[in-house]
Amino acid sequence: MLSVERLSHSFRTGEEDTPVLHELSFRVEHGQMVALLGSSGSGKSTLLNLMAGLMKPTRGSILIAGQAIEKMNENRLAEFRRTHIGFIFQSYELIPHLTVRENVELPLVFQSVGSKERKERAMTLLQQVGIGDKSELFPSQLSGGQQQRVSIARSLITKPAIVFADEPTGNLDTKTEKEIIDLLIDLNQNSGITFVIVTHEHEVACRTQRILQLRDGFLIEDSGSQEGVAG
Ligand SMILES: Nc1ncnc2c1ncn2[C@@H]1O[C@H](COP(=O)(O)OP(=O)(O)OP(=O)(O)O)[C@@H](O)[C@H]1O
Repeated sequence: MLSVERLSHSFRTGEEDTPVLHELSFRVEHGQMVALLGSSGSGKSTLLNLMAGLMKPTRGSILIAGQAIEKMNENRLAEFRRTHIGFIFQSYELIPHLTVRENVELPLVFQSVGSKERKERAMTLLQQVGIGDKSELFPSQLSGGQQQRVSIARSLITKPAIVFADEPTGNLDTKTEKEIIDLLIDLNQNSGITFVIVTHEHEVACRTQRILQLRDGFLIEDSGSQEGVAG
């Protein structure tokens, strides 16, 4: 499903190259739910941006559904992202002047799916994430947890191969955090959605099947690996 192979990345600052990720290798299988855990500055966002095809790595390869994304040109990559990758953001990133249902439908508009099918698929997902009765409200009329449910429904509407969640509970209180993680676990276990969840919170990471831990750009622990992590 996702294969990261000897991935390294450096940022150019002035005359110098600053390495931030060092030869990372791991695989995420279809249907897994993985936490990418690390403290601030460990390289989580950089790794997520690379896996999502938002940046090109300095070295190494990222395969999603068998396709090396670092080799794709911009147009192909944009199309691949739209059809194969779902995103959930810490700050939800909903469009304020669209209703909840229209927000969820939006990725399908870009795929030229007809309005009847868009509506049906959005309503099915909104019911699945527990806010079917909120479909005609605007995001500002919802709580943070409810807005994150909208964003989760939107991430799933294109039936992506993998969903990346960037600190999905970072803006939520503890009770709502638990409810959102419960929902992601439910979607993983009952709908087979593959999730990679970036978090700096141990409590969130501990609820997933597998933890990949980053420190200073090195993968220092892989709780799902039989062989452990070298170095
Ligand atoms: N565009 C950039 N140019 C130069 N250095 C960068 C750039 N982006 C990130 N870095 C550096 O790369 C390292 C990893 O940053 P990154 O944002 O990936 O960490 P993180 O684990 O996501 O942190 P946080 O949890 O605070 O978001 C840091 O030392 C950071 O200063």
